[in-house]
Amino acid sequence: MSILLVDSYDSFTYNLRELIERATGCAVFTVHNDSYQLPAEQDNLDRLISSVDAIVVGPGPGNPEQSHDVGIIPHLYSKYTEIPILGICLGFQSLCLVNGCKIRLLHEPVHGQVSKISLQGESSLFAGIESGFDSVRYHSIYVSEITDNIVPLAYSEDGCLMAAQHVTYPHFGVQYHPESICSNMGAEMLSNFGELVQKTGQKRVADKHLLNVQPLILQFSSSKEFDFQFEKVSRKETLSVCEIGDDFLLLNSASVPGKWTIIGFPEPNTSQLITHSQSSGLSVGVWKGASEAVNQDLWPYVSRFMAERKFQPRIDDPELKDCPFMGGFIGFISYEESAPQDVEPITSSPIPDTKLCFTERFVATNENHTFVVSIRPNDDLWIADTTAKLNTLNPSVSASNIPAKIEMPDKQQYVESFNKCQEYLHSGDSYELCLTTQCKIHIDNTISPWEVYKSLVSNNPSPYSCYLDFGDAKLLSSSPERFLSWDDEHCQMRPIKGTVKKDSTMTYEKACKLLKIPKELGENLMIVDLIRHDLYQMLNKVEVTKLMSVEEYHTVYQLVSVIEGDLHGSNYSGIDLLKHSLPPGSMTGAPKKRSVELLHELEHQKPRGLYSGVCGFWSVNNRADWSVVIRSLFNYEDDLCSTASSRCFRCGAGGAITVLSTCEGEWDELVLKLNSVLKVFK
Ligand SMILES: C=C(O[C@@H]1C=C(C(=O)O)C=C[C@H]1O)C(=O)O
Ligand SMILES: NC(=O)CC[C@H](N)C(=O)O
Repeated sequence: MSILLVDSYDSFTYNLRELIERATGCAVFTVHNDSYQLPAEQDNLDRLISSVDAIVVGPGPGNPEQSHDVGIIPHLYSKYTEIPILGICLGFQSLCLVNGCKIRLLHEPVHGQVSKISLQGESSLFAGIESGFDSVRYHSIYVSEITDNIVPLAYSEDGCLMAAQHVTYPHFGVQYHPESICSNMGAEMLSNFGELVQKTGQKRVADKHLLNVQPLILQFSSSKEFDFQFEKVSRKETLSVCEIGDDFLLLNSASVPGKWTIIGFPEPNTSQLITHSQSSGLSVGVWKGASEAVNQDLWPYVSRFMAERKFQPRIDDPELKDCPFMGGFIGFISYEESAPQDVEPITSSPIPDTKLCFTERFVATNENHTFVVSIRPNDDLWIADTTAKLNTLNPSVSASNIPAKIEMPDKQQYVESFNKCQEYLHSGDSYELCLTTQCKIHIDNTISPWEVYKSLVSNNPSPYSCYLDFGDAKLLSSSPERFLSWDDEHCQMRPIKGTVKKDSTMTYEKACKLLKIPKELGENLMIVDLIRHDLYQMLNKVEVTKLMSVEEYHTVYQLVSVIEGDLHGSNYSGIDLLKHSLPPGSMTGAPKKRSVELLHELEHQKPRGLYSGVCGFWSVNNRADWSVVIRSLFNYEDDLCSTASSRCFRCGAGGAITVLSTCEGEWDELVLKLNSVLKVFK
C-alpha cells in the first residue's frame, strides 16, 4: 500500500513520514501543498491520487483559511471523499473548515507542550488506545465550533478539540502531533489508520519518489595521490604553535581536554581554496593567490572535489588514529548561503559566504602529544622544519583585554521586533523564532585580530573555539554548539536551546531547576523535533540519544539534546545532511522555512553573515565536524563600518522567542550571550 503525504512546508513532516512508514508499513510519497496548480493540473492530481491508497495531510505554518498556506488541501477533502485521509494539526483544522466548522486563535498558543488527550466515543482510529495519553501540541489556532458533519473524538484538558472524523467519509484528523519525540500512542493511532486503509483497500502503488533529495555523492573514488607522514612530540601550547607560521587555520577545542585541536597550515599559491558568494558565485583558486570564476554550483563542486580525494591512511600510532582530521577542508559557510535573501549591503564587495581551504599540512594536539602531519607526497622537509620549530617554541604571552569602541544593539528596535514575533507566534505562522541582533566593535588597526582571539579564548574557552583568517573574512569564535558531525556510518547533531547565567550564586542543581520549566523544555523540544525531521528527510534511522540535559560552560548553563543518525547502507553521505539541514534550526526556529522568511523582516533585512552559519572541517577520511557560529566575532575586509584606522568586527546574539517568553527575559539573555564575548574588550 502507499500513502501520499502532503507537506505544507513544515519542519516536522519527515518525522511524520517515518512514523507512517513504521506504523503502517506503507510506502510514503511526499508532495508540497502547492505542487499542483488547480484547476490547470487537475488531471495530474487525479492521476497521482489514483495511484495511492490514502492521504495524510501534515502540519504547517499559517492559517487554514488562507489559500496560500494550504494550497490544494481543502480541495483534497472536498473532492476525494472515498479515499481515507488523515489530517494532522493544520491538516486537521482544514478538514474541519471544509466541513463548515469555525476556527479561532487560541488566547494562549501551545507550542512544544505536552497535553493529556481524553478520548470520547468510539472510533476505529483509536481502537485499543486508552484515553488520557500524552501528546505534544504545536498550535495557535483551534476548532471552536463543529457542525454535524464532524464527529468529535478527543479533547485536551483545557477543552480544545483534539481529534475528529467525518460523519460519513473516511476522513479523520488530530490537532496534536503524534510524530513528536515526546508524544505517546502515535504509532498505535497510525497503525489503526493503516488497518482502516487496508479495509478500504484499493491496493494501488505510487510509481515515483516525489520530493526525494538527490544524493550529492554517488561514489567516493579516490583518484588523487596522498602520503601520510607525521612526527610526534610532547604536547605544545596551541597558541604558540600557531605563531610558528604566518598562515594558519585554527580549530581549537579550547575547553575539552582530550579532544583534538587542529591547526591547518595552508601554503600560499599552493593550497586550494574554494570561495562562494551568493552574489558573485563560485571561484576556485589557491591560498593567497589567483582564483578563477567557475560556472558551477557550490555543493556539487565541493562534493566532487572530496569524492575524488577520499583517503584512509594506515596509522600505527594509537593516539593519532583517534584524530578525526587527516587533512581536508577547513572553513565556514554563512547563514545567507543556505537562507538566500536580498540583504542590506554591509561591505563594498560581495560577501564571501563560503570559504573552504584544502589543507594538507597540519598540527594536531591532544591532551598528551602534538603531531606534525602532512598528507602531501614527499613532504619530509616541511615536517622536519616544523618539528624543529615546535621544539624551540616560546610559550605564548598571556593575552590582555583589548581597547575597543562598542556599539550595542538598539533595545527599542529589539522590543518592536519581539512584539512582532509574538504576533506571528499567536497567528499560527511560527512556533518558535530565534530573533537575533548584532553589535559592532571598532578596534584600532594597530591591534591584530590574533591578539583579539587570544584574549577571547582565554576569557571564554569553549569546545568549538576557532580562529579562521581568510583575509577577506575573519572569524574568531568561542562557540559551545556542535551543529553536525559525521563519518561513513554515523552522524550527530547537538542543538542547544535554553540558557541561564552562571555566576557565583548559581549551582548545577539551581540551573537544572531554572532550565527544566515548560518554556525552556518547549524551546528545546521544538528544535529536537525539527532536527529529527531534517535527518529523516534522508535517513531511515534517527535517534534522540540525549534529551534536554543541562551542560555547564564557561559563562552559562545550557540545555542540550543529542540526535544521532545512521548512515549505514544509505544513499546519502554527510555532505547531503549538511546541505539539507542548513541553516541550523537552533538559529531559525520552527517551522524553518517560514521562520527564516519572518526573521528576515524582523531583523530588518540585515545580513547575519557568518553569525548563525557553521564552521569546521571535512576531512579526506570523510569525517567532519561543524559548529554553529555563535558567541563569535567576525570581520569582512571591506566592511563599510571599518575606517582607515579601525577595523569593524561584528558580534551577533539572540535567542528563541516563544509565546512563553518575556521581552525583558529575552533581552537579558541576549546581553548575557553578547557579554560572553564582549568581556574581552575594555
Ligand atoms: C542565538 C544564540 O544562541 C542560540 C540560542 C540559544 C537559546 O535560545 O537558548 C542557545 C544556543 C544557540 O542555539 C546566540 O548565542 O546568539
Ligand atoms: N502545527 C500546525 O500544523 C499548526 C497549524 C496552525 N498554523 C496553527 O498554529 O494552529
